[in-house]
Amino acid sequence: VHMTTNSTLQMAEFDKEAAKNASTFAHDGFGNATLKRLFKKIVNIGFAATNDSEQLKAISNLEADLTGIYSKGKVCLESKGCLQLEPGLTDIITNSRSYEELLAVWKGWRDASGKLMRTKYTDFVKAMNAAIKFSGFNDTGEYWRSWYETPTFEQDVRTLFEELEPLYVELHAYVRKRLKEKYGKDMFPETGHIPAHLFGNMWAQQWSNIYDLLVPFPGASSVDITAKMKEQNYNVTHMYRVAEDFFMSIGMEKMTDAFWQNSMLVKPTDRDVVCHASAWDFYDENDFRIKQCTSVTEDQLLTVHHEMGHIVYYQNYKHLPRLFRRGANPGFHEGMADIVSLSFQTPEHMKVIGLLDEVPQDSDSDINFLLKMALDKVAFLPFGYLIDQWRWSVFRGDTNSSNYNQHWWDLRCRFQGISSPVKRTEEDFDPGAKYHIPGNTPYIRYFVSFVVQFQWHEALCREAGNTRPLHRCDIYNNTNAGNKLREMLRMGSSKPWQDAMEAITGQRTMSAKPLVNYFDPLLKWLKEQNKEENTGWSASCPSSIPTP
Ligand SMILES: O=C(CCC(O)(O)[C@H](Cc1ccccc1)NC(=O)c1ccccc1)N[C@@H](Cc1c[nH]c2ccccc12)C(=O)O
Ligand SMILES: [Zn+2]
Repeated sequence: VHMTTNSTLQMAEFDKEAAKNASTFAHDGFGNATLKRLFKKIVNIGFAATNDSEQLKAISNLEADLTGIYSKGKVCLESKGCLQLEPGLTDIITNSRSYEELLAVWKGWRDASGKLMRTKYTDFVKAMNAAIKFSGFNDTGEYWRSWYETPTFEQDVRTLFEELEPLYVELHAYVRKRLKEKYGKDMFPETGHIPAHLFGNMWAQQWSNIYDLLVPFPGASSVDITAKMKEQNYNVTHMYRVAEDFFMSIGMEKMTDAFWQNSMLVKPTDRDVVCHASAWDFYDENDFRIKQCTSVTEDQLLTVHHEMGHIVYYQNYKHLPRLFRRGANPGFHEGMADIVSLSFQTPEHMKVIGLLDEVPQDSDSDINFLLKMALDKVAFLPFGYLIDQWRWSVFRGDTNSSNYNQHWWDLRCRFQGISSPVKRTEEDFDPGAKYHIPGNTPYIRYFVSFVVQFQWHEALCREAGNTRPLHRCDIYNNTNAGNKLREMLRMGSSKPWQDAMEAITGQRTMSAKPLVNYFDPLLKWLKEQNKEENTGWSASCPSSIPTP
């Protein structure tokens, strides 16, 4: 979406023209709900409503500048030369078990990315907030939340988070205990927080890369997909074929020829690109593309399924008027991106595709598997929740340049129970070290996705006649499940998301229950493990930082 400025202005002119024409109709009084909805989308043009093109130029140029800083960022280490985020820094964060090396990469990346963005980000927020007023919103956050068509949306997600927090607290306590064994407990603050650079992920958002430090039953079976992929000489194209095969097995169409011709599936060597993965719809019912600096790892195989899930959504609503070719809400698009990975990662499925020799049936292996899933799906929840808590408060003006980083770490300490391994000041701008902030991509969609994907998994597994526990259900090859999913996908954004949710699950609300039920066997085990632990952490960040 990093169009040149004048194409941004041209698009805005077109949107304004179309909105003006549509406003000559009394569309609020239309009888036909679909036509009424279509007109509402024609007149609801967001930032383009502004009469000051300087604001639009600023928004477009600042976003390009900010993502430019992010894609060019590099850290030079005496041992390994100068590395960019993907693949170099990510490989170290994933595989290093040296406290100091992890710290150098963690701090280095923040110095090379977020720290350089603070002033531009302040101007960016100002320009967006000024422009969005012309569409009748108080601030950009209110506009972004309007896509969920739910007046109580902010409260709903807080309630969901509170329902899920007890499960996260138990996982956090177990991981903290095991990491203290690995790195020594004097590297951990008294307050109960875990240093943010030890999770195998640059943002501590998903923890499955340190599964090897956390295995509940080392003797029982557990799956190391990356090793198996390398053993079987997986290459990038094969990863995409494996994902395509899954979607086709539940009755979805294959990827188009245009997809294979036009996608960027590996990092180019001749220029800097935004490597953060994305999926694109060119709205011609044929040209769909993934842009991903793909490498051969388990994480990346999941991201391949994620991006292709977006493409499958595009393919299933390509018959609709273009303004309805969106997710029922942004969380639905992300949920569709992730839904097959709940089946794909099961030991059952790993055996089907030859990445696991035997399907274990013992309860120890079950706990091993559930912990690995929790390290991605449960660990993520506070992170998915807090990003837009920070951003909404910035758009509202409750947080500004004088306390950006203070509020960021307040949220990280309070919700994730993690703390910075080095002193942070307002010279730093740690939110900018996460793609979605310079990329201006809203984030609450991923929190919504991680809730609804379990509601859908439960419903699709029931549709598929699954009799196994939910966490062992694999909808591969099941076209009944695929047809149920397609019913929802084909609606695009032509109906409110509550109708789409009802099409799959029969319910009209988000619910944390399927996620909690999925992890119930693990929760019992974690509580047992944590009997001697003081679970939880202090709401505010530690005042002193243990130094190596
Ligand atoms: O950001 C992404 C994947 C990128 C995306 O597919 O969500 C991409 C983000 C983006 C949006 C706009 C411009 C550029 C990038 N979203 C899309 O491609 C997309 C497609 C259709 C509709 C809306 C967005 N994942 C999140 C978290 C996440 C959710 N599920 C995961 C599974 C595995 C690993 C990470 C995640 C992250 O990395 O923090
Ligand atoms: Zn996505």
